[in-house]
Order: sequence, then structure tokens, then C-alpha cells
Amino acid sequence: MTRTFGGLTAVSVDHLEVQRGGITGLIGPNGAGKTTLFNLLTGFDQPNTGTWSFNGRDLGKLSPHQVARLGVVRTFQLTKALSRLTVLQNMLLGAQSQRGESFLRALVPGTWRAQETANTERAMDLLRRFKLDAKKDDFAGSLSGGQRKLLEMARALMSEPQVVMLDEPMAGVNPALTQSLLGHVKDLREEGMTVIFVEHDMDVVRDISDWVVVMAAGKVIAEGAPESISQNKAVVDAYLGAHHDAPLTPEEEDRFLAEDEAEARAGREDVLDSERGRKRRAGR
Ligand SMILES: Nc1ncnc2c1ncn2[C@@H]1O[C@H](COP(=O)(O)OP(=O)(O)OP(=O)(O)O)[C@@H](O)[C@H]1O
Repeated sequence: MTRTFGGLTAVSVDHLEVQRGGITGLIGPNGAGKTTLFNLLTGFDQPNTGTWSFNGRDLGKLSPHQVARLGVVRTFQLTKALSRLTVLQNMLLGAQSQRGESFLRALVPGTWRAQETANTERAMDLLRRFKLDAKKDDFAGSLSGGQRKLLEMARALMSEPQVVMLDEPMAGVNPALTQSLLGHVKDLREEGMTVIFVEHDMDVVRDISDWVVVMAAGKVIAEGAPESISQNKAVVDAYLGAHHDAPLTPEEEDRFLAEDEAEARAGREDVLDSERGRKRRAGR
């Protein structure tokens, strides 16, 4: 598969297979092509050349929506627009094949009402599992960094996927909360899902990956079990270096938790400010 932007080759992958039912970590330095590869695999971007398939079905030329229907979903960072929706509304946006979307079916209200009830029930089950149920009516923008990541993951699960692709699931998450997030990722595997994730933190990659794929300059330069990858000289030279974070001390953990709470408070104020602005503009 290749994807070029002008003269730049962002992705040039000869062959890659992903183990069903495992957790595959995709790592590589900035600009290695990881996000572009994610975009291609999920229909958000089109390659210049290449084919790829899932469950024996060719996924090339399908829209993101069609790819998701076949069972492959990816998480997205909470955008500003989604921050202005409640947690529950975000979940309902993740629901697939909503019968109410079809015009003819929309004429038969009972059909979409039943679908909506089922979607809401599923959303609430997932929110309970991710411990976000008490926040269902809060604006998503008021959540802390870690809670946002949980919501992104929960939202992806609304469509009952077989493959979940997580784009930097730990980015911006308070280190004291990473263990709980990692537990959720491992649970996906326990339930039989296939997980592919992009991550920069090597401790996280070592902890949860069954297999690691290393990209650099658009190519897959190495792959293997996490232990063998950390010792692969080409990988160390290209990327890892002396990258190693020491575990947190209890004081550091407390400080990070306090920062996370302050961040959530700032987010809540941001949402309130925008609400006030809207009301002022509406003359209320
Ligand atoms: N839409 C685009 N237009 C032009 N160049 C792009 C576009 N998207 C990506 N690129 C370029 O393609 C290369 C690969 O980018 P990509 O974002 O896939 O890397 P990455 O491995 O995900 O990096 P990071 O870890 O920093 O997110 C980079 O050089 C980037 O600048």
C-alpha cells in the first residue's frame, strides 16, 4: 500500500498481517506514517496503490461508514463540536445502522423508537462499564483527559466492532490513570476483539502488546514480540534510544491527579462560558 502527498511518500508498506484476537502496537517516530496508515485502513483516506482485506473482504474503496459496518472501527479524539454534546449524545452518535436514518422507516415511528431505546440501553451499559454513567448528562468537554479517552473507547464499542483501532489511547492521560485505561484495552482482547493501537509510550506498548509493528519513513522496518522489538538494534537506532520512564512516586501520582482535576474544572468552565455566550446572543 502506498500513499504519497506531493513528493512525500507517507506510507509504503509491502505486506502486513494483523493477528486476530490479539493486541498489536504500532510504533514509530513522528511522521512515520502511522496515522496515515490508520486513515487508509478505515476508509478515511484513499491510497495511491494497494489492497487490503478483512475477513476475506476487500476493504479498498469503501467509505468509513461501510468499513465500520463490516466491523472495523477507530477511535477519534473528542473534537470541539463533540465537546458541546453530552456524554450520552456522543455515545448515540457512535451507534451504527440506526433504522431511523432511513426515510421510509422514519415514517413508521415505532421502528426507530425501538432502535433508539436499544441504542440508549447499550450506551448506558457501556457507560456503566467505563464508570461514566454518572456523567451521562454532562458536556463531554467537561471531562478530564482520562475520561475523554474512556468515552472515545466506549463510543467506538457502540457499533459492536470486531476490530478496534485506537489512535494514541494514552495521549494526554494523567499517568496515574493509565493502568485503568490499559485494563479496558486488555478487556477488549478478552472479549475476542482484535485491537490495533498507535502509541508513543514504550512502557505501555510493552505492557499490553502481543505483537509490535515498527514503522519509519512510511515503511514497516521491524515487527515481533515486544521483548524482541526493544532489543532490535535497527529499532533502537531508528527510534527508541534511551527512552525509558521511571515509575511514578506516590507524590508524583498525587500531583498528576490534582492536575487532572484542575484540567477537568477548566474544561467545565470552558463549556459554561460558551453556554453563556450562546444565551447572550439569543437575547436570553
Ligand atoms: N494530508 C496531508 N498532506 C500532506 N502531508 C501529509 C498529510 N498527512 C500526513 N502527511 C505527511 O505524511 C507523513 C506521515 O504522517 P503521519 O501523520 O501519518 O505520521 P505519524 O507516524 O502518525 O506521526 P505522529 O506520530 O507525529 O502522529 C508526515 O511527513 C506528514 O507530514
